[in-house]
Parts: sequence; structure tokens; C-alpha cells
Amino acid sequence: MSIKKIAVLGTGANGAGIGADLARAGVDVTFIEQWPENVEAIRADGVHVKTPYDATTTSVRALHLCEVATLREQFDLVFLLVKAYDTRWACELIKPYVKSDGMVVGLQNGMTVDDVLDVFGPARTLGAVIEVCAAMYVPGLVERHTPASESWFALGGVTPEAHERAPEVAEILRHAGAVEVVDDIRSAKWMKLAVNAGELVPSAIVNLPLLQAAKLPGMHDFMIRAGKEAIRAAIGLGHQVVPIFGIDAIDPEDPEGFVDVMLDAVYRKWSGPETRTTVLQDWLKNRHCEVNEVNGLVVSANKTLGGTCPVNSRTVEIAHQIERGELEAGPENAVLLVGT
Ligand SMILES: NC(=O)C1=CN([C@@H]2O[C@H](COP(=O)(O)OP(=O)(O)OC[C@H]3O[C@@H](n4cnc5c(N)ncnc54)[C@H](OP(=O)(O)O)[C@@H]3O)[C@@H](O)[C@H]2O)C=CC1
Ligand SMILES: CC(C)(CO)C(=O)C(=O)O
Repeated sequence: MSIKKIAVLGTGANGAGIGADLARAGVDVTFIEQWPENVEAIRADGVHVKTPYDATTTSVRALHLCEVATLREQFDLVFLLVKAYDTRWACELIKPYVKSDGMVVGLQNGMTVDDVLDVFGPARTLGAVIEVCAAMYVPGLVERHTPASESWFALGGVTPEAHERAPEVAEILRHAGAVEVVDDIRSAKWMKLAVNAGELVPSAIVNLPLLQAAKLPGMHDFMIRAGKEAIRAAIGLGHQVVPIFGIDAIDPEDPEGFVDVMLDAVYRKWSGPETRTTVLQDWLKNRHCEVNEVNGLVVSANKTLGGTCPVNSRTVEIAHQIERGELEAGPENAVLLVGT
């Protein structure tokens, strides 16, 4: 195994939970994080991870972003778990501290594989699909609804050279969940984007845990329509409808129907009664969310393809109104969405 030193850049809900799994397995892992109180809490007390089954505390080395310039070593592998919109600058920040043959993996929603690739080149980039359900509301404390035994990842390179490195990275990531190495990571990421298009922002717009949001009149159908618009965009861009979450249930006569299967799996396996999506967590912390990198990507793909996607367009519009402070997130917004 040539991978020895690992950095997790972005140690919020998922970064801290995954990083703690690696540290507990004896991997040499360094956390790098921009939330100052989070770094301080981890330094003082370790990372606390609460799952439905247990609670652990793990000591890890944690650095503030401003301390990156003090690093004297270089990393063999970087897992990026900043929000998708922070990917590009985070890659530039860490680039001098990654070995010339080191790999960088965006364990994120959205098509961040292309941002990483722009900075590190195709040979050093792996794309990933991440399905881990977690939240961090308090610095240093991860509420991980799906522990490693219930978490799932896909990994893949976009060139044969990078793809060859995927099994080695997968071996490390398996400390945090099941990992599949897949041949067409861009298509796999578009499948995740399709399910994200339905669940993440719409449930945040109504300010409810995902399972409660889906029960509002018309909302489940709206989520499915959002996902189907994304699948059509993916196909239009030349991607394939491929299995994710370890579920191979694609009907060649009805590829868009895979959205129903994926959303059902998220409801059953990756959401608890209190699960607020990563987008709602951002809004609850007064932070910007990944709407442009998820629904916005469907909208821009449709623009390129000359089609329309009213459901995703409406989602982006309402999310922007909320982020500008013109509208408050709340269940009453369901009518604004489903009336589309
Ligand atoms: N949480 C979940 O259940 C799931 C999340 N994902 C994806 O995983 C990726 C990481 O998401 P997740 O771990 O949820 O994100 P978090 O917001 O919990 O953490 C990501 C980063 O957000 C920043 N951050 C978070 N809270 C604060 C705060 N209060 N003050 C300052 N900075 C803060 C930090 O840096 P920075 O701002 O630089 O990003 C942190 O490193 C995303 O792409 C997400 O879509 C995928 C599946 C499920
Ligand atoms: C698992 C879930 C619903 C948790 O927030 C999520 O954010 C995702 O599917 O990307």
C-alpha cells in the first residue's frame, strides 16, 4: 500500500465522521477545516460520533485552514468533504501539500469531479458518490444516522491511469462504508445528482426533515419529477443510467423510473425521522447551500441541450429567494413548489 498520509479537507458532518472511522482504523489522517470552533472542539476533546448504535470519541490531528501553510509534509491522498461550491479553492489551497503522484477524491454531492480534475489533472483525480446520512450542528459532534455498516460509496477515475488507483483508495475508504469501484463515475454521479435534485433543496424549502417533507401533498411527486428532469439531462449530455447504492434495478424501457427506486432507497435506508438534508442543515446554520451545484446544474444542462426543466428551475428560484432573505423556508412553500 503506497498510501500512507491522508488529509480530510472539510470536516463537517461527513468529513469528521468518515475521518474518525479512518483514524480509529489506525490510518494516519489529518483534519483540515474552516469552521474555527469545530477545529478547537476536536483538538480539545476529539471527534464525537453518535450513531443509532453507539457513541465514540476519537483523537485526531486537526488544523485550521490558516495553518495549512505550516505543513512540512505532503499527503498521498486527500478526501475533500467541503461543500461542492468550495471545491475549487479548496483544491488550490491543498495542491502544494499533495505529493506529485498523490490522489484527490471529492466525496461530495454535485459534479465536483470536474473541479478537482481541472486543478489536479485526470491522472490524480477520482470521482465519488457518497451516501452517508449525517449532521453536525454542534462543533466536534457528528450525528451519524448511518454508521459505516450502513454507508455506501462509489469510486472511479475518468482515465484508465487514475482508475487503476481506485482499488487502493477503496481499501482505505472501506473503513467508513461499503465501496464499489465503478467504470463510469460521471454517470454514477449524475444518478446521485438526480436523486439529490428531488430530495435536498425541496425538503429544505419546506423546512422539514426529508421524510416529513415527502408526505406533504404533492411533494413526493414533485421530487420524482425533479429527478426525472435530471435523468433526461444526464442522458442528453451523453451519460448512462447506471446502478448506484448497490441497486441494479434499471428498466431499459423506463430508465427515468430509476429515480423512484433511488428515492425509495434514500427514504428507507438513508433517512431517519429527524434527518434534515445537508441543504437544510446549511440554512439552519445561516449558510449558503448547494442548490446551484445540484438543481442549478440540471438547469444549465437543459439550457445547453435546448430543453426545459420547470421543476428544477422553480426549485432554484425559490431557494435563491430564501437565501436572499425574501422568503422564509416553511411548509407553506409546498404550494409554491407543487403548483409548478
Ligand atoms: N450530510 C449528509 O447527510 C450528506 C452530505 N452529502 C454531501 O457531503 C458533502 C459534505 O457535506 P456535509 O458533511 O453535510 O457538510 P457540512 O456543512 O457539515 O461540512 C462541510 C463543510 O462546511 C463548512 N461548515 C459547516 N458548518 C459550518 C459552520 N457552522 N461554520 C463554518 N463552516 C461550516 C466547513 O467548510 P466549507 O464551508 O469550506 O465547506 C465544513 O468543512 C456535501 O457535498 C454534501 O452534499 C452527501 C450525502 C449525505
Ligand atoms: C442522505 C441524505 C438524504 C441525508 O441528508 C442526503 O443528503 C443525500 O442523499 O445526499
